[in-house]
Amino acid sequence: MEKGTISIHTENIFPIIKKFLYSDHEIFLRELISNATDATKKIESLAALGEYKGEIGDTKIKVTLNKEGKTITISDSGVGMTSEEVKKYINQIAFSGATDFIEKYKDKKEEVQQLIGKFGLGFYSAFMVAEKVQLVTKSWQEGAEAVMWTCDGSTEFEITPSVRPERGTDVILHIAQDSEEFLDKYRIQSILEKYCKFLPYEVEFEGKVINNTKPLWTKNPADLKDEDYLAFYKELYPISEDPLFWIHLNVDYPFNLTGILYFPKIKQDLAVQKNKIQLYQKQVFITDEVKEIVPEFLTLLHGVIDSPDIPLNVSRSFLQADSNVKKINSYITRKVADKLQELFKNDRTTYEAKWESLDVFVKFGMITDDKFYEKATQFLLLEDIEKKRYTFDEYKDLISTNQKDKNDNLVILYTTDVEKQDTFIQSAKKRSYNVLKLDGILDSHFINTIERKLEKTTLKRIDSETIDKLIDKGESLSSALTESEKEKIIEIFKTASGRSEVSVEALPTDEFPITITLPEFMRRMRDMAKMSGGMDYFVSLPEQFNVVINGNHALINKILGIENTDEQQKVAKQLYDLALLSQNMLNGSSLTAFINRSLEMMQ
Ligand SMILES: Nc1ncnc2c1ncn2[C@@H]1O[C@H](COP(=O)(O)OP(=O)(O)OP(=O)(O)O)[C@@H](O)[C@H]1O
Repeated sequence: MEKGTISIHTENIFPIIKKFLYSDHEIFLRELISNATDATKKIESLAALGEYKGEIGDTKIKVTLNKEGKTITISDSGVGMTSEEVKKYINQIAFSGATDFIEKYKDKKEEVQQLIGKFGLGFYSAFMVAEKVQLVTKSWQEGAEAVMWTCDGSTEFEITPSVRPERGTDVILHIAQDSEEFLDKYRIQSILEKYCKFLPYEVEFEGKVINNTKPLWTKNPADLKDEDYLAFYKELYPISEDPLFWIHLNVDYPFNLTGILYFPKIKQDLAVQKNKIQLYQKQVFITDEVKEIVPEFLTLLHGVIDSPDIPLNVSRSFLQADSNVKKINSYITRKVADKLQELFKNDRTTYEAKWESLDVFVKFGMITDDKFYEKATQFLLLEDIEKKRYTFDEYKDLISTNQKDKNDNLVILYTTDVEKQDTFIQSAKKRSYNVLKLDGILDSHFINTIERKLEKTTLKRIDSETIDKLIDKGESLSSALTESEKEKIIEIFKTASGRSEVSVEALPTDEFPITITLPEFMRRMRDMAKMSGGMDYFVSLPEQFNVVINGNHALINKILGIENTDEQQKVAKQLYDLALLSQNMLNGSSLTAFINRSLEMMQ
């Protein structure tokens, strides 16, 4: 028997391990099974190199629970360790890994919490749940003797000769009193299913193999059919609807990454969609929080990414700056864009049928990622109120003759609510203007993005100005009113509306006598503020609107002719209320007054 002291600087590391890893004790199992996997891979490599000449035999990794004895054992048939190796790898290497971790993060509890679950402490994470750990191991090397290493969580260890018929390692965890929850078989089962579902070697628990050792992403895309991808999607997300399509990722250089990304049917509630991508490293589940690893818009996708080249033992900000992560990001972004482009080019009808679900995704990408924007201009679809869809180029062609203003700027008209803004839509139709429907949750951001990107193009909501000002072609109609009549009518309507922003324009006679317009800029600021929060100033502003009088409308002329001031105000108020009504802005006591006045006028 040999006794010794583990040489470390920290007096007693275990209480610290426990304290720091408080939130995620369950990863001990992942760490130990990963070690078992590595040891199994090593024996296979040695055999392939011809160094190991014996049989590989059964490579199953077994997890055994002994509730009465309060132990959990993880057994593998990997390379095993000689007594010298135990001293080197377990006492020195494994320990220094744990010590480094604690040293690095002891003052940064929050950061540690974020990293937990992604970064393990390797072998020593066993002490998060065990009061004593035994390791019985026999090396693959000829003539090697089995040894047992025991450590009770202090800095002292013991190595004694032991018996183990075959090469490999058993790690026996004597579960501590405060961790007895891990003696529950359902708990172990669910931890295994979470982390080891796709491990490359069979993992057996309670007599059953719990994993699929050859998950779809490790296979050759050429050998796979649509059914395979759909079945794998169901395996990942049993309760989700079928995805729209998918991309199989496979790259070796300059980084290693495999995976399958699925495009789900996107609902309007974005928050629920996120965090469905699972990150694996060599088929071991790491996390489903991939925010820092893939561009934000891609978190709307589902599926699996497996890459050993994503560093996990760094903080979030470092992760985003990491050159591999950057390359991975642009690779995935490019692949996603290429896939959409290909679908659009090859089968536009099918693509359009899926557009409703793709809309949010593509726009999210365009808003947040410049590179994606460039590519997406080829396959983004704009939908008009007749439900016809156009690419950017098609749309530009469509409106280029009729919707240019006097400065040669293209004006794109849009509605956010076909029902409510119908009056304005009808006016636009009379001019044969096309109106886009931009009523999605991201559209207010999207509008700002495309306006910034497109040259000599502005977007205006259909009710932001009167029709001839929306697209100002510099051809004004002659006014039926004299200057003094104009002033008079403005005064009448200022009194009737109680507002100061009243103006007269010479509009066609068949346009409404009064129009309420909501200036584009202020409305956009309010919309954005509501969406993103934080810009309380804009949310708190009263709704800004302008009252525009159509000086050419017969009723306006009629009002000027009414001699009785009360009578004149009554008609003016009625017209103003009708304008409010058409903008859905008439409510409360004003609405009641309007109804009463209408009834009275009908008698
Ligand atoms: N089941 C095992 N069979 C053979 N060797 C093992 C086994 N478990 C651990 N080891 C040895 O002990 C070393 C230290 O293990 P530990 O898990 O602490 O670190 P690691 O696996 O090298 O890195 P990581 O921090 O990524 O887990 C391993 O590198 C390996 O050589």
